[in-house]
Amino acid sequence: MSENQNGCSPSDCQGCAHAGTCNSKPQDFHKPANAKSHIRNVIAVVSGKGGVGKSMVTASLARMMREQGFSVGILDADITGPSIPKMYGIHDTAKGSDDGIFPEIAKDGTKIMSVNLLLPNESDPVIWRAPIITSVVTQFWTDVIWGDLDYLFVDMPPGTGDVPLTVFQSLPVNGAVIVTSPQDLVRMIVEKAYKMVRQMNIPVLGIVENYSYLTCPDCGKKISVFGESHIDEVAAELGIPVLGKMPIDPALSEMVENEKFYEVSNEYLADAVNKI
Ligand SMILES: Nc1ncnc2c1ncn2[C@@H]1O[C@H](COP(=O)(O)OP(=O)(O)OP(=O)(O)O)[C@@H](O)[C@H]1O
Repeated sequence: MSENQNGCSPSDCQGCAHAGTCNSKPQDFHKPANAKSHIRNVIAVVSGKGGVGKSMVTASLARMMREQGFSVGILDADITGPSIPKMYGIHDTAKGSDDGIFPEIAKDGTKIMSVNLLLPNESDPVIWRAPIITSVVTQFWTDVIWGDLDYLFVDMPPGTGDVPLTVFQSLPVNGAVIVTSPQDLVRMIVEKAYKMVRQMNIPVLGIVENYSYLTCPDCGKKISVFGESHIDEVAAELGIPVLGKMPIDPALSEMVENEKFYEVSNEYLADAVNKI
């Protein structure tokens, strides 16, 4: 079942003679950005299930855009599992003014907002009901002073729940990137994410496959740790491009562990920057 802005499924209106005049037609739920934010592109990074490396891909795309000279921000919408600030070595608490809340600025100039910047202690768990969580994510758009940005990447929580729905309804999302990993269920999981994005009338920019393979450090052979990839077939069936295939790369996880993601240049996603 899909939910439209008015609670109907989009197909309910199709073919109805009264669709144009009916007062149940979809409403515009978009919220205005903070008056001091000027954001040209909002890109959502989604996955059908957890643990596929969505934050890694979000931050990698942000880094690639930074390297191209664009001004970039990351809105960490993964409220119960925030990981972006730590990747960039950010442990400060966000500051505010009468105009709103300032994002923290990483060493490479990337602007970051995450619930971890608002908690008294970053290891405190977020044990909030869904309406609170979604209103915090909305405030990351309405109350954060992002300034002038070419790209704002939104790191979504996994799945197709409340937060992705809120982001797609409330923010002017230009397109979504789907992240997945090679596994038997990939077709079904990617399709769920794809259908959600499409039902919200957002373009799907492409798919990134993470954990595609591991290169043996001794012989250089590529090992398909999670099974053979089917991502090219799935992408062709859905008519969307594959933006990149990322191996399990200890050098990448080391940069995360060392909180130095601001130095990463993720060449596995080099082509992606031209397609988003
Ligand atoms: N290609 C990769 N090579 C090496 N390590 C990786 C790779 N992708 C992700 N990781 C590591 O795997 C862990 C999980 O990645 P990440 O936090 O990006 O997952 P996620 O999909 O955002 O998680 P969740 O769905 O639970 O929010 C992190 O420690 C990250 O550094």
